[in-house]
Amino acid sequence: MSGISVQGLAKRFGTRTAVEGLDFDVRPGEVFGLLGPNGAGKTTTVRMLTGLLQPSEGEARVWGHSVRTDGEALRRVVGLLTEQPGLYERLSARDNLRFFMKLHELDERQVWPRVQSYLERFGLAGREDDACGGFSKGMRQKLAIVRTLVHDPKVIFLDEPTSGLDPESARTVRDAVAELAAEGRTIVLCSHNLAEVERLCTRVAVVKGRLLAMAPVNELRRTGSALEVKVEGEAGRYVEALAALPFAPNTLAEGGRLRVMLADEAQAPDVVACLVGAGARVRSAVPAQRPLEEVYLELIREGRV
Ligand SMILES: Nc1ncnc2c1ncn2[C@@H]1O[C@H](COP(=O)(O)OP(=O)(O)OP(=O)(O)O)[C@@H](O)[C@H]1O
Repeated sequence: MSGISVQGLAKRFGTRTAVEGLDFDVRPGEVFGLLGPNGAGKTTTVRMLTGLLQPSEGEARVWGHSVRTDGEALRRVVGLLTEQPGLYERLSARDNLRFFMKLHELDERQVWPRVQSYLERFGLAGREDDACGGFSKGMRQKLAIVRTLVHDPKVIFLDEPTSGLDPESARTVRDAVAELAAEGRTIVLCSHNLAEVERLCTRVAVVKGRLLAMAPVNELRRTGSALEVKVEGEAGRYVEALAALPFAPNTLAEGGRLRVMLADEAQAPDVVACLVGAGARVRSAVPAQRPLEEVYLELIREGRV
């Protein structure tokens, strides 16, 4: 079964198209990144996939349930962490969680041990009976994550889950996300934190009103050719020889490494031949992985499909 399966999904608000032509699948056990600039249509997409908004066109199935017709079943299998924690400030952490248990018609006694284990994991154990109004931003965010998990959802949508968290708490959340995926759940992560996306996601979709790219993170990071060459000794001494090549590639040297930017992968053999000709002893030459951020910015600028 596919965790999420999206076909031709579109949403229009009056004459404005928020997003259109979306097609993608996300497998159980996968952490899938949904990326795009502000106003790109990520929240609209998530709202359609969680049954909060009816699509204008297309269809999507989430854990087998149609977002058009299976609203009730859909709500049982999806968990949604929105950008704003949206907790009841005057209620205690426990009562906030109880409220959600009631909404999902869950038996508190049955559910609480699992919820308690999340509270412990996120460092909130012992604070269950304190009012949320007195919680720090990070504590609220962590409580909101626990609330998202109350009904043991199979498909979890997380909008900026580590926003406002200190590095240690952010790590705890990332580890928890990876574990939730390892348990066979489907996770969709919306984030502008591309370093985090790089660490957590196996695949990403980049949207800007439509799908600009969808690929495994590792594959995206190899797009646009760059060659990472390891040589014996100081690499800097070969920069000049490379600059004299007919296509004069931009080259960065650091220690025994060269990063050679290429217009085309077909230029790689010339780079290696040039280095060897200049007396370099080449240990390895492999396609370089670029930071996801660099590839993402390029995609958004070019808006290419
Ligand atoms: N209820 C609505 N009524 C009218 N237009 C809307 C509505 N919701 C979203 N839009 C429009 O749809 C487009 C996509 O918005 P959306 O909130 O989905 O973007 P986003 O990618 O989540 O942005 P951000 O990163 O800022 O959260 C925007 O142009 C927005 O103004």
